[in-house]
Amino acid sequence: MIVPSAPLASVGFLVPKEVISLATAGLHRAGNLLDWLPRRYEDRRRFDAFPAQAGGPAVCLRGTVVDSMKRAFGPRRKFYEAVVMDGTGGVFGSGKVTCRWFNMPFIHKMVAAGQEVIVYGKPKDSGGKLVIDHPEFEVIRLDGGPSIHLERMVPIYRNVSGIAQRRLREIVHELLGAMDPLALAPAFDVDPSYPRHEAYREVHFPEAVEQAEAARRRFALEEFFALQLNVVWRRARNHEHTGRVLGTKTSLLKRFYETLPFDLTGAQKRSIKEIVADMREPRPMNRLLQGDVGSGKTFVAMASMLLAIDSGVQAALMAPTQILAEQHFLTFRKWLEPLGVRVMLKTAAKEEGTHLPLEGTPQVLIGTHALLYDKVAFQDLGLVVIDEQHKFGVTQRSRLIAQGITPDVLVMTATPIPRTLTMTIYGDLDVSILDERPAGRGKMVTALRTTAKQTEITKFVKDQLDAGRQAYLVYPLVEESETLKAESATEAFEKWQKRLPAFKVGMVHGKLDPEQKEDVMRRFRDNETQALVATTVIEVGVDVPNANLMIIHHAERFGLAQLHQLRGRIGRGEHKSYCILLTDGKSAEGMEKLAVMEKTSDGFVIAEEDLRLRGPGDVLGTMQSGLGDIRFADFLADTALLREARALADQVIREDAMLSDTHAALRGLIHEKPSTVDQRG
Ligand SMILES: Nc1ncnc2c1ncn2[C@@H]1O[C@H](COP(=O)(O)OP(=O)(O)OP(=O)(O)O)[C@@H](O)[C@H]1O
Repeated sequence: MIVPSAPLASVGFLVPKEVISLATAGLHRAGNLLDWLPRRYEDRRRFDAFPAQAGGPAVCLRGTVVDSMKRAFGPRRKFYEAVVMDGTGGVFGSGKVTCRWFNMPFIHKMVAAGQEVIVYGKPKDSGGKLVIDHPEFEVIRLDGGPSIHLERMVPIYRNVSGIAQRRLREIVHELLGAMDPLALAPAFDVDPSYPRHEAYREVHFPEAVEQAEAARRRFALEEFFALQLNVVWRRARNHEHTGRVLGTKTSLLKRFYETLPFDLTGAQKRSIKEIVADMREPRPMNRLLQGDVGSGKTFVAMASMLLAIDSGVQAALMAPTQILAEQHFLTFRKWLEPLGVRVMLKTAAKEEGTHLPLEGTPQVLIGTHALLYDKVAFQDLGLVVIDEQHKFGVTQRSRLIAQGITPDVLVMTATPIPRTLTMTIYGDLDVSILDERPAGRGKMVTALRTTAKQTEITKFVKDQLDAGRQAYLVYPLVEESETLKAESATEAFEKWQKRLPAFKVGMVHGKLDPEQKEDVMRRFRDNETQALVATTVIEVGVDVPNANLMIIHHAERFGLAQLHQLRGRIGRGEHKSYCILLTDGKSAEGMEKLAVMEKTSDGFVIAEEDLRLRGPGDVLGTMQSGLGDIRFADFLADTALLREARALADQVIREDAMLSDTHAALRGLIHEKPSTVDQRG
């Protein structure tokens, strides 16, 4: 009996050449091969009718090779051709299709007249003939007895160079039969009613599509369980720390409310309530404040900080970039200094190896995440607000804890991420959601333009500026080169200066140093400049409510999440706003993405579309390496499974918090080092 850890080299029915081919495809052990899912299934109980015309989806045909020959287009392009006839005599459709293989000199050894075959591919038209180029192709061998290759659902795997599909299928089939069912049983079974060895058999050789899907779901549940166990484990560890009781005094908060020119939204009030309740608990708060762009997170953060300060401790705000730290600093100073709160900005003079001295003891200290490395700055840190934007910095939280500091932690994120991902990445946090837009915001229109003329665009910008508004003119980064990036913005800047002679145009990009950036932003905020040529440095956190127009050039080059963040810079004031997405319309993929932007402004919808368009592998990026491999689960569709996994994980940790007793076998699933994930497109 074979166990999953057995090297394939030790598997008797494999010849050495096959072992090498499998190893080249990354398959080294029996378990690897079992986990290697079919790419698709072919239902060989019923084949498609031979198509009557080209176009349409891929078809799966069964027929006989009636003729085959080497041919050529001119002297160079050699190809091999096989005519396949419908076994039923051409009752349906054309009854005949020609398969072609280009530049595959060895193919004639594999395909010959008289063979009965199965071909799979998209039929197209070539000079009036129906052809399938490079079809998937399998020769039927009728060797008597029930076959795993015919009259059933058949798995089709990704190609392994050196091993034919048919042989691959035989290998997996034989392996399944030789596996030790006991060795396949997991330490903790997420679904004892469905033995794992059966699930393996059914995922490879299902009797029906539904069976394959049921098996996939079982494995997906296992994957989610492993993820959620980590999440619940971290949460339990957080709860072991003792923090302090804060937030019992509320006089500063009351005065803050009185100075605000607007009422907080219901969602803001609710979040603050949840935060207060957490802060009053002796264990450290670990809360996520999730809100779409412009939902008013900053004010919730300020309220929380005031509660901390009123209890006599310090509060810190960590931003992902210097420019954001500066922006926060200005906002916090504006609102908190009138209340007598000392707000300070810790500038990153790290490169020079010095830290700028801070005068006096700050009550609110604002800086980049580098603040973490600086114990001196804090005398009595009670609350940390982490502004993560795109960065999912699980590491930041654990680093604080590792330093022996266990303040209350509030993580703010504006990144719309699908709920399933929130449950995974932030699953160890309690969540407050700002799902309400502040009142008094103007309407927002997003328009996709593929053929806009510059004169029209310029006129539109002029009209808005004439009406007293301001505009962002956004250009994409050229990722490879900071210098190029600056140049393309510079070029655009010069052009816009000429186009808008009556107005002042500013420019901001990543090459400017922090003071220059701040100066440019300040002038735009104060309406000293009316148009701002910008790269994505403005994508997060910038708040200029009078700016109501954004023109995004080469919009197809931005990721969806990024576009959403960019657009979030407008629509923050009372005026109607316009986001114009300019693109040449050449990329279908790009157009699909931009159409999403045109259709919705809901960050969650956009996040899910992003996941759908880019695929979880891309969106999740490095999370996969940090939190385990996701192969079976679908982050978009399997929400219910994820919840089930969470409930199971909760139960396990409830029964055995340290995984040292009844569930000790699960200890191996815990990753001690959480990863940082970056979702930038
Ligand atoms: N309750 C409210 N009523 C009216 N305006 C509000 C309210 N809360 C916040 N604002 C205003 O809305 C704008 C956005 O608020 P804030 O900067 O806190 O949002 P945010 O969620 O941090 O946004 P982003 O992630 O886009 O930076 C600011 O101009 C702020 O003054």
